[in-house]
Amino acid sequence: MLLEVSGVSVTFDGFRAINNLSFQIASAELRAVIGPNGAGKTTMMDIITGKTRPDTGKITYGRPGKNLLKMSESAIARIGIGRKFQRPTVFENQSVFDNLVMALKKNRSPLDVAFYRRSQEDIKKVEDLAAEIGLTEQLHRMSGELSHGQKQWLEIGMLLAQDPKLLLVDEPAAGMTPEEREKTTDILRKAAKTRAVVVVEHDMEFVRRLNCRVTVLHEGSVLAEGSIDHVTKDQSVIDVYLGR
Ligand SMILES: Nc1ncnc2c1ncn2[C@@H]1O[C@H](COP(=O)(O)OP(=O)(O)OP(=O)(O)O)[C@@H](O)[C@H]1O
Repeated sequence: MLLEVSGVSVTFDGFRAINNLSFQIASAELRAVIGPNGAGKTTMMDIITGKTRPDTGKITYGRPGKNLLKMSESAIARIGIGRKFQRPTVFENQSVFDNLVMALKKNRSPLDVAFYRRSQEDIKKVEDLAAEIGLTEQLHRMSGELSHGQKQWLEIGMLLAQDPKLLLVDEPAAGMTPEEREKTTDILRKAAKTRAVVVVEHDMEFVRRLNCRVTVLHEGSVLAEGSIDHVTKDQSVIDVYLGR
């Protein structure tokens, strides 16, 4: 297992947002996380990335397992956990190419960056990334001119440039056209062949197309887990989420 969350609880002002939460993610796995508003999906990601500290529980990552609860947010990012927030934060007045180059450089020391030359190797990496996110034709366009979906893909590409081992993605389908959604599922499925990708999403059609194991959160714990068919037939999932 790449990530093991066990018995994690978080209380905000007496309210238990995460309640004895346990789940595991394998190293090349695509996982969807669904659940009603307030189920704890965002808080779960905040805990994994070190933004929120749980009151109890354990989170181990990698092999040998590192205790994430002892690490800072930046240290967690450095060991390969990337997070994509809902709103894209690309540099709009830079080209797609330059955004991707900057993302590649992010891990380098200040000295490396100061003496940075566009090596053939980096150009090749940027081209490969652009192909992976379907933006080859857009490489030299200003990022501000891209559609909402294309900006989201660019941001996914910028995260992939850092080569994360675990990528957390928050509601990628929001605001996308049906065609963009379809392409996004392709990008995420492909990305998850070589790393773990955890996708929080409300759109059930999108989740179905991801065609992966689904974890249903409710009141800060796992309510059900399994294939999309398994969880959508689960009466407790229908009661708290699907049937409403
Ligand atoms: N910093 C905080 N202080 C107080 N309460 C919080 C805080 N963060 C989250 N909560 C509460 O914890 C619960 C879980 O919130 P969380 O945002 O993780 O749910 P979610 O599943 O991501 O919901 P949504 O689908 O609406 O994004 C909610 O009831 C929320 O109000």
